[in-house]
Amino acid sequence: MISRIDLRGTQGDPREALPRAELDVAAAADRVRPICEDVRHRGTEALIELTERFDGVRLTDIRVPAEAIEGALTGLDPAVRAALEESIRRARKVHRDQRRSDHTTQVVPGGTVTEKWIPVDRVGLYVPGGRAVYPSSVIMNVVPAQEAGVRSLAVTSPPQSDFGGLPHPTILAACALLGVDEVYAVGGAQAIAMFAYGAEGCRRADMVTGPGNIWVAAAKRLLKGVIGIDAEAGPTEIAILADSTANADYVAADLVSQAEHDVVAASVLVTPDEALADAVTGHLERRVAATKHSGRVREALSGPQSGIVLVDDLEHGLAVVDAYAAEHLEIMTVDAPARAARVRNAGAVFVGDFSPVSLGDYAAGSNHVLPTGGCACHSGGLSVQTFLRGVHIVDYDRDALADVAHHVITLADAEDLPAHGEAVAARTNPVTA
Ligand SMILES: NC(=O)c1ccc[n+]([C@@H]2O[C@H](COP(=O)([O-])OP(=O)(O)OC[C@H]3O[C@@H](n4cnc5c(N)ncnc54)[C@H](O)[C@@H]3O)[C@@H](O)[C@H]2O)c1
Ligand SMILES: N[C@H](CO)Cc1c[nH]c[nH+]1
Ligand SMILES: [Zn+2]
Repeated sequence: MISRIDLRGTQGDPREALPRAELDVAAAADRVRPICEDVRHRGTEALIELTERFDGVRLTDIRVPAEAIEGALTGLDPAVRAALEESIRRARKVHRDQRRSDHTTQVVPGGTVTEKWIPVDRVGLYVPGGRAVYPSSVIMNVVPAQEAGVRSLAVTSPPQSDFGGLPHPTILAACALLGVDEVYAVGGAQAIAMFAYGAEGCRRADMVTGPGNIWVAAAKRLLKGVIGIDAEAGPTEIAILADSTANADYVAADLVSQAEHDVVAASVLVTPDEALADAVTGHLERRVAATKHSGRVREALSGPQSGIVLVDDLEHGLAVVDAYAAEHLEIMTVDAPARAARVRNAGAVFVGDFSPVSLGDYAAGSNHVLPTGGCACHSGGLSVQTFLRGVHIVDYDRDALADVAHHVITLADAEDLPAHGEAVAARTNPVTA
């Protein structure tokens, strides 16, 4: 069911040989371009038509009424409420520690540069809701935005025909628990375009964040610049670096857990131990047959984006997982903490037998909105920092400017931009009329 790729004895950059999805974000972006253009030109009318086409729901209003949000919290299962509250508590604890404070550097006497961290004014938060329901993603979006001090935040999630054309009630209840009252029943690429361009009934946002399928990730890539985005948090990926000390059943369980998200989710095992590869394959057969979303999981595991990669040794394995730059990387090897500390490229790293990705998905306190498709080599997961802009405030007095004026003028002349130098000279050598 899951393919094998043998990289033993190979050297150099393994990227070309590693499993990757058939449809990449760039190709998907071409497909969602007309959707985004439609929303740009026709606003809410387009949102209503696209929602009917992709979600099978005819919206009467894109905004979820306040009573539906309050009612969802009233009707929430107490056990689910307790779990959401614990997840919120832990996420808040971690994200509060990410807050930044302003810092002033005295560059010279009379000359300072202050770095001031200013939250984005208005953000749109995407919560997926196609194949599964993601109240946990409400928490992972909202908590860092709130801790960053964002003033205006709106959540959007696909409408569900089973729930009167509203987003799933657990999503609405999670919004209520977090004090979010602006919620839209729009999903997919059209939701990203709604925040980028605005529509009747939804003010445009400065930034959109959150996970989603390939169409959502593609719309984020396409509209980046029109609107700020976080990382491209697309279809889920798990890579596991494991050796003979790993528990094969834990490895199999974790590969299946993330394959459950999407038929294009990626599950990759990297190991130097062929016996472990065989044992994991055996456990996969049993687990896939028994799990609820068996069909989806089987499709994900047998797709070109998943596989078992054989490597020479753990050093080679580390180079391979760094090249792959997975959204989630589990290290199940001898000396796991030391090896995890050497990882360069991953959205999040999970160490040892008792830190499965599922823990991070819901209740470790870490954020589960993470970069995919190799973006972990240049981007990190959602955090308070995502919602902050560092702004330099430059404050020099006359003497401090005079002291450095000759250097500024020299550099301006060297760049053949003498008017820059003249703007300084006007202050330090004023010409009196
Ligand atoms: N990277 C992360 O941080 C992270 C976290 C959680 C979930 N995820 C991923 O989020 C995704 C959730 O996907 P989902 O589908 O369940 O929900 P989703 O909300 O992301 O997507 C559903 C929407 O996709 C649109 N759509 C469906 N088919 C389309 C098509 N052919 N063309 C254009 N638009 C189409 C519809 O409008 C629908 O509302 C999964 O891939 C999961 O792995 C990623
Ligand atoms: N594993 C997902 C991130 O790719 C997050 C998630 C939410 N619910 C379950 N899992
Ligand atoms: Zn998950």
